[in-house]
Amino acid sequence: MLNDVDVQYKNDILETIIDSAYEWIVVVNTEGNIVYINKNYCQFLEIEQEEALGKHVSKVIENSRMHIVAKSGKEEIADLQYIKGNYMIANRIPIFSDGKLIGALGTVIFRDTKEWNKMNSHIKSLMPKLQTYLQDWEDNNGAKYTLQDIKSISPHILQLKEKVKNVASGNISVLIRGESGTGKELFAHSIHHLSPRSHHPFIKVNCGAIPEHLLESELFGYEEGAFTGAKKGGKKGKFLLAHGGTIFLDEIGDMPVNMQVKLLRVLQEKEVEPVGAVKPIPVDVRVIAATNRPLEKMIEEKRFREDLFYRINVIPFKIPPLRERPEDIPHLTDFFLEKISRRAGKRITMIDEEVRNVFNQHSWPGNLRELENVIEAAVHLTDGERITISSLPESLKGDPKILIGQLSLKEILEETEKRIIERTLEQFHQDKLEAAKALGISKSSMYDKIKKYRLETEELQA
Ligand SMILES: Nc1ncnc2c1ncn2[C@@H]1O[C@H](COP(=O)(O)OP(=O)(O)OP(=O)(O)O)[C@@H](O)[C@H]1O
Repeated sequence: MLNDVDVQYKNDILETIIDSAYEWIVVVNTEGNIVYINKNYCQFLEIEQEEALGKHVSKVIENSRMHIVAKSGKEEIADLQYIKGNYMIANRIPIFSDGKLIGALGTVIFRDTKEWNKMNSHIKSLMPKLQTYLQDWEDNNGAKYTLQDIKSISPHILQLKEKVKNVASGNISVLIRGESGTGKELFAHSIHHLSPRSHHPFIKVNCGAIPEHLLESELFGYEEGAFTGAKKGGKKGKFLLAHGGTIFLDEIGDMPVNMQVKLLRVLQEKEVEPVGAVKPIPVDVRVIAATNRPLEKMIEEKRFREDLFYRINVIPFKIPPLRERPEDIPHLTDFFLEKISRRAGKRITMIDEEVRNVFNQHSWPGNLRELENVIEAAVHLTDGERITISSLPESLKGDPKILIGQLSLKEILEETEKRIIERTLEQFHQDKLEAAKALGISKSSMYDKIKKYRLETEELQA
């Protein structure tokens, strides 16, 4: 039996070892509160050890998942974590006592920035590779989005989310329609995720992106020797890969008519015939299809099979474009800003009212994907904590339509004139004479306008 002095002695030794350990170490309880964090980690985080203790780990460590591991009991080894503008590698291990989960131990395998930088550049060069593998894995092995990932306050979208809950459990085909970038893929993932098939694969096929002559073998596979260039051992098609799970046929409106006939046969017979095979193979797959094409019109023009349409359109989902749910624009702007700036390791928390007005007026032909991309670009162009109009892409800034309703005609004309003068000067590297010539105005008129719109740059003033 150890006496109190021995215990204290042992604790002191352990604490010294851990405090000066190579790794950064943190321990949380099941609530996610920090019960231990070593000095090296605190130094890196620029926080006093005493201050960190007892705090929820998410308040102290950026992007931490320690509280999740302390709840789930599932270890996460060598996970990439983004802290203070860099990736690092973290291990998170659940701690059990008497078989009961009592918390989690997290370690980060870097100690000083020099070493970290060396490793970081190595990792950065590996990242694109890793991302490709991850993408492939996710594409082939499961739904990466759930209903929680579909952010919206639009009653229409909220209704669709309810509909997902109602239809997910069945085996019936779903047809999701909506413009590009409205979230069709997100809905497809969510349906699979909530279905009893969620432990089986979710396989996506972009019917529009695969050349016509390859589509059949891509979907149904082929036997060895089926054609010249066929791989040894043949190839499993996407339908067989999705066996037990869900196949997501994206851009189904782009599928050639002869393939539509073959697809219909598979859906009816529930068996596939790989190219060159002598007999069909039974397959159990749920189909979710998506398109932004006008299928009814295509049926009239004989470009889409009516029988296939009825086979896949058992449960229709129509996702409205962003311009028809304006209430979602500010909501999603905040969501994307938070997500993207966290990922970029920046703390951008504010958006100018002027920017919000531009967003509200824009028609968002690319829907949520366009909004996400605009915010991504703005986050990367912003140095401070606030997104201003100058961080927006030209295509958004330059549209005078966005000013309608906010300014009078005179003001809109002046604003447009100002922007044109500004851009012409930029184009001619601030050469007033050339800019005036290009716009067909006199040099003195150009001077007046530069003065009126306060466009003098240091170069111009010189
Ligand atoms: N409601 C939403 N909440 C959060 N992000 C969303 C939402 N809808 C779409 N997104 C994001 O917008 C982007 C486009 O979504 P998605 O790929 O699902 O659209 P899509 O309709 O399938 O587009 P396409 O027809 O071009 O394939 C994705 O990055 C997705 O994460």
